Amino acid sequence: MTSTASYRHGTAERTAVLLVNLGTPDEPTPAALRRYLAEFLGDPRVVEIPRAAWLPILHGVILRVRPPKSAAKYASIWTPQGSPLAVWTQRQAEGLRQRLPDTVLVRHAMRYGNPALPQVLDELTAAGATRVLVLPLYPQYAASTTATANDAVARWLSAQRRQPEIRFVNHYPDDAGYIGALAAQVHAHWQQHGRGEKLVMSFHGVPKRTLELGDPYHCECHKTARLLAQQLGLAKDEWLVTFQSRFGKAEWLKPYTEPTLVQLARGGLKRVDVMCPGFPADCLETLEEINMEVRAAFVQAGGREYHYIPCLNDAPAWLDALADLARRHLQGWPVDAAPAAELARQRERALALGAAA
Ligand SMILES: C=CC1=C(C)c2cc3[nH]c(cc4nc(cc5[nH]c(cc1n2)c(C)c5CCC(=O)O)C(CCC(=O)O)=C4C)c(C)c3C=C
Ligand SMILES: [Fe+2]
Ligand SMILES: [Fe+2]
Repeated sequence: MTSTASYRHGTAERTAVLLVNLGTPDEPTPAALRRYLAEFLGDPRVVEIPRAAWLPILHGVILRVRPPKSAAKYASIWTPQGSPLAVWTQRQAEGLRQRLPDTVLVRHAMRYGNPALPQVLDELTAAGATRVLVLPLYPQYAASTTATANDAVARWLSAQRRQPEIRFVNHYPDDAGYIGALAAQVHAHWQQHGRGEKLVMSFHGVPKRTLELGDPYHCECHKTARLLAQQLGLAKDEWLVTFQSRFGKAEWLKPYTEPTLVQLARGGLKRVDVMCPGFPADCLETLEEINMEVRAAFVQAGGREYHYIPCLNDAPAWLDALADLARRHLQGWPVDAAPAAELARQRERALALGAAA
């Protein structure tokens, strides 16, 4: 159980930031999709149906039918570097690393698939991390995303002899840097392509029942949207919130994205801007569902111009916001010594260069 990686003596302190995202299949193939979906949809935080009823459906039906269909969708958005979600998450970790003192270790991990969360935590402690800030790439808290990531960290902790100190960032739907980065993304798009009649902010859905059970996700999506609309100076009839990516037969948060856009097109709306503020990185659900499927439905219903505004990805304003958020949560942990150490290293480098010249 307990890995040898945690066998370590000494009293030196080292701080780490761990970005956590959902995860994605390793390849756009049915076999890789089966592995990924088995882990994802087998998580009781994601599908809250009693195990005895759900597992036969998952293994008997879903994991037979869905993998080839999902694999084809993934194939349509796959890049030479891999799955967009994996590529962007890695770049976000690099951007964060550049912005924090170099005494702070920065890594990313996935809740499902690779790089697997327990392995990355093993590697971090092996590298000397004694304090870990867990920063999920989910600005809005949901039990099906944030809580299950935290659970996975807690499970890993339960197997450690010497546990690092841990802090969890719970949510940041109203973070000024995040909202500002979203606004900058919209302005950049408007500058290049002009402006639509409406801005649709589409968030990933969750079952409606989770709202009744006390999940703050719905509220937090609306909060983000309201603050963004405010910052953009939009009037009430110039923006709306929708929920996408419904899974299964139960009722999910409404209004649903695709039927809403179809209705708007039928009602005479010609040009719409669509963005996904709850996804810090473009992924299957934005690039395929929103930018391909929903676009096609809008155009088929008579809409003329459908503009998809990309996610934050590696936008500098977003990476700055992420670094600010991390710094605020790191307060009181010993990273303060770092700038001095950094300066000393720079001086050494400069001297070495001078000596070489
Ligand atoms: C805010 C983020 C997300 C929430 C909340 C969320 C809930 C949720 N998702 C499913 C089922 C699926 N989601 C899938 C993909 C997917 N979901 C998110 C984010 C949230 N999900 C992302 C970023 C992605 C894309 C991953 C990628 O590789 O690009 C999929 C897999 C794809 C498919 O086969 O359609 C499923 C399935 C449920 C059931 C749920 C809440 C209960
Ligand atoms: Fe999802
Ligand atoms: Fe989807």
